[in-house]
Amino acid sequence: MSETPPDEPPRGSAREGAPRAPSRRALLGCGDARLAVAAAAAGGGAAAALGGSSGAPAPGAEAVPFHGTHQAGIATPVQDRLHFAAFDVTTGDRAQLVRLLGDWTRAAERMTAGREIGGGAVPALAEAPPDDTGEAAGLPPSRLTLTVGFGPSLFAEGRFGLAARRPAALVDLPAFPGDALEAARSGGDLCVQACADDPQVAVHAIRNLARIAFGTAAIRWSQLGFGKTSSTTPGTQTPRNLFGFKDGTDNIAGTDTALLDRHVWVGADDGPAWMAGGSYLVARRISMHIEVWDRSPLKDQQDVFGRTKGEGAPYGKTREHDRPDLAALPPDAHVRLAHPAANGGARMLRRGYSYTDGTDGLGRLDAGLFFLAYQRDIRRAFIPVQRRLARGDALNEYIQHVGSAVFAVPPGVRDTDDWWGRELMAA
Ligand SMILES: C=CC1=C(C)c2cc3[nH]c(cc4nc(cc5[nH]c(cc1n2)c(C)c5CCC(=O)O)C(CCC(=O)O)=C4C)c(C)c3C=C
Ligand SMILES: [Fe+2]
Repeated sequence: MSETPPDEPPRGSAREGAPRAPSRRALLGCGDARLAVAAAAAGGGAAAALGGSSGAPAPGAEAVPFHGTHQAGIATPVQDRLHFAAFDVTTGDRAQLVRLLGDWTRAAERMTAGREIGGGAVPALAEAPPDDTGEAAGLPPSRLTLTVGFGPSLFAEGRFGLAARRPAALVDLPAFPGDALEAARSGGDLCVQACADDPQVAVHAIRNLARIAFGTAAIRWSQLGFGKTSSTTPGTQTPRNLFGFKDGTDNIAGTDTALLDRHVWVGADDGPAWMAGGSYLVARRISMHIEVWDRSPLKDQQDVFGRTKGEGAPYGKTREHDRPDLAALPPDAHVRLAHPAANGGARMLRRGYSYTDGTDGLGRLDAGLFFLAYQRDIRRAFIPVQRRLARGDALNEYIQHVGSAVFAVPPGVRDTDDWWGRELMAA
């Protein structure tokens, strides 16, 4: 768990020949790229814009500070791409698990700052595999965030001595009507959510974390995502999902600290102490029946959500951000059933992505929404909302939940001496 040497070149600086994006050092026009990251961290968690003398950030050059009170990748403005991986821990040795979390943290510090792992890909000993796999060499940080979570199975009796430390809020989800969950797409002891504006940067990060985990943990399932389906940034254009509707209009904004404290971050009094500042993640792979949807009339499509397709306005209103009058929406409209007013004020921060995984063998697109939602307590947010949706949502005719997992996402890594899960693993 050593710190980055101050004079170490950024990722890709040793590469020859191939053209590459300007390095962080070149962009800064000075000696130490880490200064920019530190400056951004001091600025309260905003992405560090590694601009040149013009002040304009080069494409992809922004780095999201890794250290902080909360893990990056939750309230952070949503990046374009996702690579999500759930891991099974394959060792029974607690010390090995602790070592893995430390090694992952040090690697994540480097990758999110746009640096290669260890000694990099090259130059390296010819007789051994290089420390970094190399496919992100020369690429800028691309706002990469890496967010780690712990699944319920990690706390099982007789595994790592963590049973008494399992948070009460980390519940196994009940079975919902209509679920068609596949074991091979569900569960996991650990998860890593990698988000970046460049898919190669996100995939490189997961690949290298999996490589570091060899012998200690192995990927159980993974999910690639594109086309973010939720915005956490007010004032920007709301993205659209694969049904062509604006998605994320009424999401919790990453800048709304009052709503985040109330609905997303675990409070100091919520318990357990090691989760204060953390959050709980629900991940659901939801298959969307694109061909059926595409044959449905516009009115039926709009009735499903209770919003117009073009503007995204709630029925009875004219603008996207007008407050919905729930009584004006069809009784089974998705927005009517999911709205906080219909669920005792329950809210969550949605951070999902679209996915397509080819076709299903019958000529139908295997596509959908990889739903990711962060919340303070799963029992008070996802579960009651999904119960209501599973029972009566008009959207159910067009979707099916096929994968499911929950994770306790610990607070942020404070500094270069800290590591993911340190308080959880403290004896
Ligand atoms: C249990 C939680 C939810 C699941 C599962 C879910 C699936 C799902 N949603 C869409 C598309 C849209 N959802 C929208 C709003 C919305 N959805 C949820 C929750 C779940 N969605 C909430 C809490 C809300 C916000 C309700 C509100 O406050 O008004 C919208 C409307 C635009 C918006 O506000 O984001 C769309 C569109 C799909 C396609 C889907 C499964 C595939
Ligand atoms: Fe929704």
